[in-house]
Amino acid sequence: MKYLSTRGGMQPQSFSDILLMGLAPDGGLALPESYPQISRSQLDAWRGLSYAELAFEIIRLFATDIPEADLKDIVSRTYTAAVFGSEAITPVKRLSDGLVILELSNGPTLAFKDMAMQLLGNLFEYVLAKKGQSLNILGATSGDTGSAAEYAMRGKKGINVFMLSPDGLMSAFQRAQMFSLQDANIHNIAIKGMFDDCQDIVKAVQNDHAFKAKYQIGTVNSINWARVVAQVVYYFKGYFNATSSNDEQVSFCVPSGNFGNVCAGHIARQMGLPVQRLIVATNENDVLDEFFRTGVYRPRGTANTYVTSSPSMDISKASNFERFVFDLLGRDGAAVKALWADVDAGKGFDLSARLSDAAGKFGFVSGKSSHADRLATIRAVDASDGVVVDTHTADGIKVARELRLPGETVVCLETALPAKFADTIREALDRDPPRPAGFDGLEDLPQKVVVFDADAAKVKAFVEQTLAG
Ligand SMILES: Cc1ncc(COP(=O)(O)O)c(C=O)c1O
Ligand SMILES: N[C@@H](CCOP(=O)(O)O)C(=O)O
Repeated sequence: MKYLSTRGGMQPQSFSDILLMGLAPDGGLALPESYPQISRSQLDAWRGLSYAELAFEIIRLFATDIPEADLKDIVSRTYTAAVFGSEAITPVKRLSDGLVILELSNGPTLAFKDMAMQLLGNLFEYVLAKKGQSLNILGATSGDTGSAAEYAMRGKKGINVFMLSPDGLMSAFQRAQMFSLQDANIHNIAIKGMFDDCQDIVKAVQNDHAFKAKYQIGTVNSINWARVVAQVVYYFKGYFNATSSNDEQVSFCVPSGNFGNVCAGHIARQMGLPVQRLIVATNENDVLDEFFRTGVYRPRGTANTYVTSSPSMDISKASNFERFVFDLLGRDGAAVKALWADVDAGKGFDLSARLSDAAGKFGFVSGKSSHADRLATIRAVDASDGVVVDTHTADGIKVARELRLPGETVVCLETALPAKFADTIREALDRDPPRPAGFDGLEDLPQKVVVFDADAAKVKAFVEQTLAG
């Protein structure tokens, strides 16, 4: 399997190359030349597999330059009950109204990011050892990518992590998870701005080809294709867990911000998973909902991005959306390049002529949720089912309940545990969320972080100084 860029300007590359590459040299995102097609007999054979077995079957279709025995070893070391809390890895629970919740947050940092990041850490270690290279990761987080990446990479030989986060905007738990890590290879940088400012800096540094090559800069954001492909696995597993036969269809409802999670659902559907609809749920930062309702994509600046109680979704420039638009436009890299030139110039674009394909051919619909909706949903699910959901998952459940069709099986993706967002849970339920073992006193630990203006030059200087020792 070879990989190309959404902007059409990259020679075909192998999986191991794009794993370390970050943004493509033309500023686009890597995608496989085509999506592997899964036959009915393959689907039947996969239904009874364990999570690790299924992950191996799916990832080997994409990571074709990694010997199968090595990949099997990496995957089986990654998806274990010791790391993810149960043999099921991603169990499902059914609410009394029939909605299915796919649990993705039982990993080390209590968010769905662990599902891919744990694999990414092990893949990096393997490929870097083979190539005799080291990697300096520059990432951006609105709260969950950062801790998942740092927990997956801490202490790993040949890897440094420089993680940008919006200063003061993550929850106290999220901040403490990241900033309390004292490992020598972990560096936290709080940026005076929002997540989009952090992601812009990451992309600016990625596009400085000389700096990137000199300091071997890689990425852990969903810019990295390996993140997306690892997430494809749980759509298959969620489908098998929510159905009793491969004759059935399901829809997935996905709390969305940077569009990485639902992009993996889109790829699973393109591979032939029987997915009826992909329901995109946003919070008040609703650029994606606006697109799927109107066909107009209008990324917003920091001044027009709200600080909400589902902070990990406070995103107004959805990086992975570019991968979907590439498919929507019939894989026309030149057209994508032109559209993103407009995005980079602060404008949006109008694809309303393609809106019927987004829904009809690709199955996308969307809805949005507000703070009041979030509180009402957290209260309602607690009252009806005795289940406390986090604020992002609540956004998904709200939208799923609103858009569900008669007879439709909807699987809502649980993207984090409520312990990460205690203030809003207390506001909704007047009590603390359950706190999993091992996190007591987290917020009281000493924290290590530097604070910078949203300036790529300052971040580059910090990386240089740190690596110079
Ligand atoms: C808890 C949580 N929910 C939802 C999202 C949105 O996911 P995506 O950015 O992949 O659309 C994120 C961030 O990525 C998150 O951390
Ligand atoms: N919500 C994310 C933002 C980064 O998204 P990514 O999937 O591109 O890493 C976060 O929690 O950091």
